[in-house]
This record gives sequence, structure tokens and C-alpha cells, in this order.
Amino acid sequence: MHTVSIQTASKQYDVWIGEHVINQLTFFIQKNFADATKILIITDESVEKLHLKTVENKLSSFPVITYTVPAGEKAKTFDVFYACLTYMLEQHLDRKSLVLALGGGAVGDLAGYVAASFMRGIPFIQIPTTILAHDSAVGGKVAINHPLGKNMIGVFNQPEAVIYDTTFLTTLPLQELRSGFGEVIKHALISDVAFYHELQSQISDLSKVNVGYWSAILEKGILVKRAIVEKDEREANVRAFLNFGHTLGHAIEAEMGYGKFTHGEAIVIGMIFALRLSKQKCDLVFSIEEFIKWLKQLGYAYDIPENLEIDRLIDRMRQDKKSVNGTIRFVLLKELGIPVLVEMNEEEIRKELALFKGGK
Ligand SMILES: NC(=O)c1ccc[n+]([C@@H]2O[C@H](COP(=O)([O-])OP(=O)(O)OC[C@H]3O[C@@H](n4cnc5c(N)ncnc54)[C@H](O)[C@@H]3O)[C@@H](O)[C@H]2O)c1
Ligand SMILES: O=C(O)C(=O)C[C@@H](O)[C@H](O)[C@H](O)COP(=O)(O)O
Ligand SMILES: [Zn+2]
Repeated sequence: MHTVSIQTASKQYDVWIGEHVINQLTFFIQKNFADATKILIITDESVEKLHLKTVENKLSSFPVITYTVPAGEKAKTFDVFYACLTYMLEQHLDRKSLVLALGGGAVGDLAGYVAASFMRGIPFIQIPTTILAHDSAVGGKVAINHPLGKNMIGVFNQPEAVIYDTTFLTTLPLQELRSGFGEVIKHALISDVAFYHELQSQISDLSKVNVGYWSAILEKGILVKRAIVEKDEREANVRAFLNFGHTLGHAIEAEMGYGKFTHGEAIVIGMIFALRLSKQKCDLVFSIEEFIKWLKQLGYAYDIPENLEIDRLIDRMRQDKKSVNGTIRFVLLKELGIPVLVEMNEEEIRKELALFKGGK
């Protein structure tokens, strides 16, 4: 088991990562929440079938109840958020209650926002079950989607702890490995050239990565995220770098309809576009052809979906949270590992999107 301690401006907490670290849950709750009036596990319908029992078994001496939400982006809606809060009121949770988020980023984002909202805030613990959640469970961004934009309704709310049992990852389908690995690539590209080269040389088939190696690369990703959120918890400046690939990625997710494209797959396309812009605007020296060759090998889509209109993507990007006064901003790379936030002119974006979409 490895422990990564996170110290943000608002809170210190630990991330425990490794096989069977779920055992830590019992000790952590005994030590810190022994008087919890209720412990609510929020999970989704797939994770419930696969891993809920394991977690419940660790909590047999506590007053545990469960609320199950739809799997995937369907969990991040206002209706599910509201239904969750209704259930908590009906079950008489109070300010001494605790929420556990058992699942991927969608469950973590929803449950963290629910916990922040119930009676103005009760504590929650992240129990991530996906590769992608090495990113979502750390750093305290929690939110639901709005038809007009991704993660538009939410708050910053740090968890009490992150208990990342990598044995849960063994049940993930290949598409979810791929989605999560997109954020690992992001963490490498924005801050750690050696890590990027390691990934590129070591990983050619995501289905063959063993749990031990997943643990190691997820921990590296978490360290990248830690370094940034410790400096800038609420995205006043450098935290925006974690949004590399997301300006276009979020626009693709929203335009396709949430859940049609996984988050990680959408941001991979967004990263390719941001790399193309980085070459244009920041003289980045990097072979996008080589990058795409690797992505193809791993099974990623690497084009903007045919049915998406450029003008509509631009409208979406104008609504991005990084925009100021409607001016679209992209995270670009000056060099591998050296990101920068750049304001872009819409005409320039339109031209570059047309070239990208046209395969040029
Ligand atoms: N808060 C943040 O900082 C942050 C960071 C990155 C992404 N996100 C958000 O996270 C979400 C994506 O996260 P995700 O990819 O984990 O999505 P997810 O929670 O939707 O999980 C993906 C799918 O995998 C299933 N699943 C989860 N764990 C499983 C397991 N162990 N075995 C088998 N199936 C399992 C889920 O049921 C779901 O169908 C997006 O909404 C994205 O916006 C948030
Ligand atoms: O933690 C961050 O900050 C990130 O930007 C991480 C992203 O991978 C993540 O998708 C996040 O939810 C995006 O945040 P948003 O503010 O653009 O919605
Ligand atoms: Zn992301």
C-alpha cells in the first residue's frame, strides 16, 4: 500500500492506493467517524453488482445504507442529485452522517456534490473504482452536468480520504481502461516528459497492464495532480493546466450527448487538437503523427466525429469555464511538460478545426 498525502488550502487528506486497501476503510471510520449516525454509500448499478458487498462487509458494525444511481453520465443530472437528497432526508441522515462515493468519476462527482449540499455539507470519502478516478477522486472538484455544459453546477469540496483499492480495477472493460488512461496521458504530457516516454514505451495494449503497474502509473498521475491542486485549489491560475484537452473534449461530450463518448476518449481528441494548436502558436516540437500512431494502437478515436458541426463546437467552447467574457482559452504546451493558458481568436479556432476535421 502507498500513501499520498494531499494538502490543499482547505484540507489535508490521504490517498491510500494498492491492492486490498479497502481494509483501511474500517480503521479510518473507526478512528474518525465512530459516532456516524448513518453511513450512506452512493454507488451505481454496475459497481453495486461487482463491489458493493466487499465494501459493506468492511462496515458490518456501522449503520450503513445504500443509494444506487444509474451508471455513467446519467448519474450526473439534476434529477439524480435531487432524488439522492430526497432519499437522505427520508432516511433521516443528519450532520453526523457520512457519505461514501463508491464508483468512478461520475459517482464521485455526484456524491461529492450531494455531500456538499446536504444540510450545507457533510463529510464524504472517495472510494474510486476506475482508472479515470485517479484524477476525479483527488482535488475536490465535484459537479453535475447541465444540458448547456459539462460540470456546470458544482463546488470545490475535498474528501476526508481517498481509498483506492486497485483490485476493483480488474473488472473494468477495455473501453473504461482506455478512458481512464487518457487522463494518465494528460498528466504525463502537462508535467513529466520522462513519464510520457515511459508510458509510450511500456504500454501498447491496455488489456495487458497488470494491477501492480496500474498502481504505479496511477500514483504518478496523482502526484502530478497533487503538485497542481496544492498550489491552486480553486483554479485561480495553474489548476487550469489540468484542463489540457478539455476545451474541445468537453464540447465533444456535450454535443454528442453526455455518455455517448467516454470522458477520456473525448479529451484524447481534445489533446490532439491542443497539440496541433501548440505547434502553431507555441512552436512545440512534438511528433503528432507518432502520438496518433500510439493512440491508434491503443484503440482510441483520433478524429472529431463526422456528425459534429464546427460552429456548434465553438458555441460550446465559448461556454467553457476557462472562458472570460466569451473569449475561448486553451491549455497549450510550449514544450512537453510546460503548459500555458492561451486566449484564442474564434476565426483561428474555426480554421484549425476545419483542417483537423478534414484530416489535414
Ligand atoms: N472531479 C474531477 O476532477 C474529475 C476529473 C476527471 C473526470 N471527471 C469526471 O469523471 C467522469 C468520468 O469518470 P469515469 O470514467 O470513472 O466514469 P464513470 O463513473 O461513469 O464509470 C465508467 C463506467 O465504468 C463502470 N465501472 C466503474 N467501476 C467499475 C469497475 N470497477 N468494474 C467495472 N465497471 C466499472 C461504471 O458503472 C460506468 O459504467 C466524467 O463525468 C468526468 O467529467 C471528474
Ligand atoms: O481537476 C481539475 O482541475 C481538472 O480539470 C481535471 C479534469 O480532468 C476533470 O475532467 C475536471 O472535472 C474538469 O473540470 P472542469 O472545471 O473543466 O469541469
Ligand atoms: Zn478530465
